[in-house]
Amino acid sequence: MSKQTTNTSEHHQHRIFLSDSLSWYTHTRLGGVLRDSAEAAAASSALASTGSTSSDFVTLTREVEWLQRDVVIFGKKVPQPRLIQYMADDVRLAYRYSGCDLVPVKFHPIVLQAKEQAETLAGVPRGYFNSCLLNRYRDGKDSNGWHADDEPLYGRDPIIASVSYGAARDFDIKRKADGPPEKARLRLCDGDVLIMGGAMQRNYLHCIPKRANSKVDGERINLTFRRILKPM
Ligand SMILES: O=C(O)CCC(=O)C(=O)O
Ligand SMILES: [Fe+2]
Repeated sequence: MSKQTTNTSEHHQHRIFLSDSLSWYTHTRLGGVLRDSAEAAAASSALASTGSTSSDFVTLTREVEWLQRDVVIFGKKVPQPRLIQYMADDVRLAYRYSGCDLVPVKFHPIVLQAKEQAETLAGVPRGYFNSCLLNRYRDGKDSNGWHADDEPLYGRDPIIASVSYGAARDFDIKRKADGPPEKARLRLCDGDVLIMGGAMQRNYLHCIPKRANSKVDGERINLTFRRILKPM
């Protein structure tokens, strides 16, 4: 796919496979930065695209039961700056997150379809991802603070696939404090699939920074597909 264009209608009609997209997409920005560091050579991250449509986005905003949860910051309960939901194959795949347990609901058909595309793009077998954390950023003030998805239940160096719908947002990456300073910024747009693999979670943090509402074109939904190795 050496001549892949960014024309929107084509972009939406084609499934772009990871091996093809490596040569052209924003991936080169991330790959470039991460590969410059010898230590990060094992971090294989890539950006590709599904055929996401705005109707999937609208259906997800309507049909998912979005939750507003509280988190404790400096001993104070505050509403999390985004809405979430959690879906999994099996209710036993609960996920402990910022001190609270998330009990999964069944996969929505659109999430299941995105999961299969993400599995193809990530080069993992069908059924590999058994859980999905959904985030909904209502506007630029909604955000996701610096973190790594490095919980032991995912095992060492997990493959995590993220699928984005709706408004484009920046996705920032930086080296954890114990390494040489290194950072990258990706712009995640509607239909983008970011595959995070290798040592990404072990060596790097990522976040969705807050932005002025005038700089953000409305709502965004992100699905992160993960494989839980052993239920809690
Ligand atoms: O919204 C995103 O793109 C990132 C979500 C994320 O990092 C997470 O759910 O762990
Ligand atoms: Fe994350």
